[in-house]
Amino acid sequence: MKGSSRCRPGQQTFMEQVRECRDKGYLLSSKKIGSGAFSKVYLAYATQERMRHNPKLSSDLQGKRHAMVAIKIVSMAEAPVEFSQKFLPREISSLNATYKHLNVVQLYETYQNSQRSYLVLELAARGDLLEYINTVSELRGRPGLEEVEARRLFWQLVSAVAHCHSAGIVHRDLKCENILLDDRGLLKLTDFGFANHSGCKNALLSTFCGSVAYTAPEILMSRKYSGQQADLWSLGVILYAMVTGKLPFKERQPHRMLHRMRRGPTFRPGLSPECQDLIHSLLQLCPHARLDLQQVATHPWMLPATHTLFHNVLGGVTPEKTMDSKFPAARELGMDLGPSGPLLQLQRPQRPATRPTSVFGVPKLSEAHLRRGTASAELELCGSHFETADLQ
Ligand SMILES: Nc1ncnc2c1ncn2[C@@H]1O[C@H](COP(=O)(O)OP(=O)(O)OP(=O)(O)O)[C@@H](O)[C@H]1O
Repeated sequence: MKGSSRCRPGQQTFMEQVRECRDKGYLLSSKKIGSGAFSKVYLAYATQERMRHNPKLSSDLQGKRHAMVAIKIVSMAEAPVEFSQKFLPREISSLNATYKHLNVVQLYETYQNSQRSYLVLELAARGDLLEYINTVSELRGRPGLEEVEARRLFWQLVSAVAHCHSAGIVHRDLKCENILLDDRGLLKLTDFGFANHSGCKNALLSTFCGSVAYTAPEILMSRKYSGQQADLWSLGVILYAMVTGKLPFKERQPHRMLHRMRRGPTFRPGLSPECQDLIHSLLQLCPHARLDLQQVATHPWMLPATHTLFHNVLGGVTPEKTMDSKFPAARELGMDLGPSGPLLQLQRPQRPATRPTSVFGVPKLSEAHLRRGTASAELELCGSHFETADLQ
């Protein structure tokens, strides 16, 4: 056809994707809502026909009263074999295992051909927690969220992580960028590419993965670790980031990072002692000394939110109910919750640009670099993403 031969390669690929989605019952829009190393995420609409045939999709979208989904398209041509054979299947099986929870992004279905894999996901249209913290910080003129707002979000996160752990999944990459918000202000945990099925609660892992700023010290020290306890450390880092707008430990050198971890976090004046205590109790160097999720849920700082949790998780959420509670702090500030605002204290890590090293300086080609296509990258110790070869 004359028309299609005039298309540029990118347009042609997009048109192929539109057709492939339409064949599966989704109308792909040209609105790109995100991109990963080997993937692009687009806004799409489920057709009535598709909803009739997919109970997961119809039950979820009926509650939301819209037909929008996020379709993540992974290019098999661009992705290394390891990504398509290891990380992508891991992400899909973890999302299937964690279905169904209000605070975990839902995977409705997948389809693929030799060129591409498609993941049809629940849409979380309000960006990630990092953007949210920075936007609110800027509007408040002070870094961090109000404690009441942090508590509301942290409750949802704890609930999501508890759900994953009870399904035998450890996330291993909990960080603000992997926590999305939907248009009802609900938190949605995502990015299970590093997740691990730990059938046994006490199974020890040895794969070095995650983002350094959020990574537990036992992993930085290359020790065998419990995935659950490592996730608890990351929760402590995320809570600190929520209430202070900063990362608790930010060092380029691993030994300095560990030194900072040993000294413990410092807090801004005015942060409640209960909140400080909860963060301290999660950021314990000794993994066994960390609170477990049950203890987190009953910690005095968390208690004011108990009612909200029971209301949202156990009482069911309707759009009417949740619209009222959407970003209360942000609303009071009269903020527009649309596209993300500028970054303040919390900064998104840059993709590594030179040769990778292990945290102890030994050059190493990490799986994360393979996963992200940055094989010639240097591990950047302030929030960078990494995974070394499995030591087992
Ligand atoms: N369900 C979703 N709803 C809305 N936006 C999403 C959704 N899933 C992903 N996104 C957006 O797309 C971006 C890329 O998503 P993707 O899952 O490919 O990231 P990723 O795998 O973490 O990428 P990488 O780790 O390579 O950076 C996310 O950062 C987010 O902004």
